[in-house]
This record gives sequence, C-alpha cells and structure tokens, in this order.
Amino acid sequence: MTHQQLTANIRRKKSFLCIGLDVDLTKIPQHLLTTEDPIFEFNKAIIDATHDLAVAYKPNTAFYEAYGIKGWISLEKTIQYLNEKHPEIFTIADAKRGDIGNTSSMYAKAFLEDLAFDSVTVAPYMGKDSVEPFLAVKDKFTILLALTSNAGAFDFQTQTVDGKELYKKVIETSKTWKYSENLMYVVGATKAEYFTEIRKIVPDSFLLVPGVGAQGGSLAEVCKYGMAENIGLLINSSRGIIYASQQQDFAEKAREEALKIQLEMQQILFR
Ligand SMILES: O=C(O)c1cc(=O)[nH]c(=O)n1[C@@H]1O[C@H](COP(=O)(O)O)[C@@H](O)[C@H]1O
Repeated sequence: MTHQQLTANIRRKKSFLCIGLDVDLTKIPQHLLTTEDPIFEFNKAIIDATHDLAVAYKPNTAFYEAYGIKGWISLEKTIQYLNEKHPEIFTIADAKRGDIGNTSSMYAKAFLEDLAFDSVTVAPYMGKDSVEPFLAVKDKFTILLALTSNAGAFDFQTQTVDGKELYKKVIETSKTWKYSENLMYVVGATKAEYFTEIRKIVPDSFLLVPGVGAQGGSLAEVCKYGMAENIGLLINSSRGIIYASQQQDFAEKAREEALKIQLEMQQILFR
C-alpha cells in the first residue's frame, strides 16, 4: 500500500482509526474460551463488526507471544483473515523490534514477508544498520518509535543531546537512511503539544498515534497540532474499543465505541 492509497482510504471511509487487537484471555467474554481458538474468534468478531469504521488494525505481538505456539497461530490466522477479507486495510505488526543488521533482516522477513503485514514497529535505539533491513522491504513501512505515549518517554526521548531533544534527532537522522520514504513514526497521543515541532521535521509523514482511549490522550488536540495535508495520522485505540463489553454483546459494543471515534474524525475531516 502507498501513502496515497492510505490517504484515499481515509477520505473514503472518513476515518483514520486504527484498532488495536491486544487480546488478553482474562478480558475476553467467557463464552469464547470454549472455542478452539478464542483469540482468533475474538479478533474475527471485532473485525467483522468494525472494518467499515477503521483503516488499520494493529495486533501487538506481545499479546500473542504470551500464549506460545497457540498465540502465534492466532496471530497468523488474524493477519490472513485481514489480508484475505479486507486487503485495503493497513496492517501493523506492533512488535517493536530492532537488532544488529542480520537479525533485523530476519525480523523483517518474519513480519513483513512471511506474515505479510504492511508495516512493523521498530525501536530506533540501535541506529541505522538496525533499521535499514526493515526499510529495504519493498512496498512495506517501518514505523519508528519517535516519542512514545508513556511516562518513561521523558527518561531519554525528550532529553537534550548536543542541543537537541533526542526524539527530534531520531526523526531527523532517520530521514537520511536508505529507503527512508518507507518510514512512519510513532508519536503518543498523550504528547499532543509536541506535534507542532514534529511536523516541522516531517510535514507529511504518517504518524501512528496510540494513547487515546485507555491512556487518556485527546483526539481533537492531536488533530489540531498533528494533521497534515494528506491527513498523515493513524490514531490507535485498543482497550477502549475491544473491551467495551466483556459479555455476549462485546462486538456490538466495540462497534459503538469505534463509531464514536469515527464520527469525531469525520467532523474533523469535514469542518
Ligand atoms: O507502538 C505502539 O503502538 C505504542 C507506542 C506507544 O508509545 N504507546 C503505546 O501505547 N503503544 C501501543 O499502543 C497500544 C495502546 O493500547 P491502549 O492503551 O489499550 O489503547 C498498545 O498496544 C501499546 O503497546
């Protein structure tokens, strides 16, 4: 998928919502636990109920790896289901990888080629040679952690190094890497006031913005400071949507939550 196609999907669906599939077996409805693959059944129901309201889905791989081989199979079935039923939907493997070059190449193969996600989240800390193997995969995106939504972001990311905040250095430096056109960046919704500065460095890169919903970030504030000509935003909510109800009506309630966000997005897009 290209940037242009992603923006076209956003305009068509009047939504830049990304739904996070962070499935915790202790939080899903009891009746699903007796099925052969409760995680996949849960995801399938959520996707079926919300796919017209979202342009992207983001399974966080921790929630699958935690359940061993069974979890990995559920992840595989989920991405296959999305790719077969909704090929226009942008998929993100939220794996936050990054290692020495030859190891990163294997992570890139795992998530972008074998599992066939459109993108993967990557930590920038090990630098250029740890990220370029992801960037080298054609027609895929690498979503680099720039300024994260958690409190610990202030430990390193906002610290000044040689007169500049580290998150700005990360974004600026990453622009010099080979195939940097395949980059997107993670910026937390809880840090809305930073978007103006970030847009000065990357005026039209896509930003994956987690932190609305359960973490309390404001959609309106993020859009005010972070929206670009091409929209350039994918706003993620995981728990706020998928655990709206833990009863039989969970998919219906998830749709209601997704719809609230989509309607707010529609208003912002057409005001
Ligand atoms: O890379 C991410 O997606 C991410 C980066 C970040 O800075 N903060 C953050 O919350 N996330 C992820 O986004 C999702 C947020 O989930 P909720 O807080 O339940 O909406 C989780 O999968 C987090 O791992």
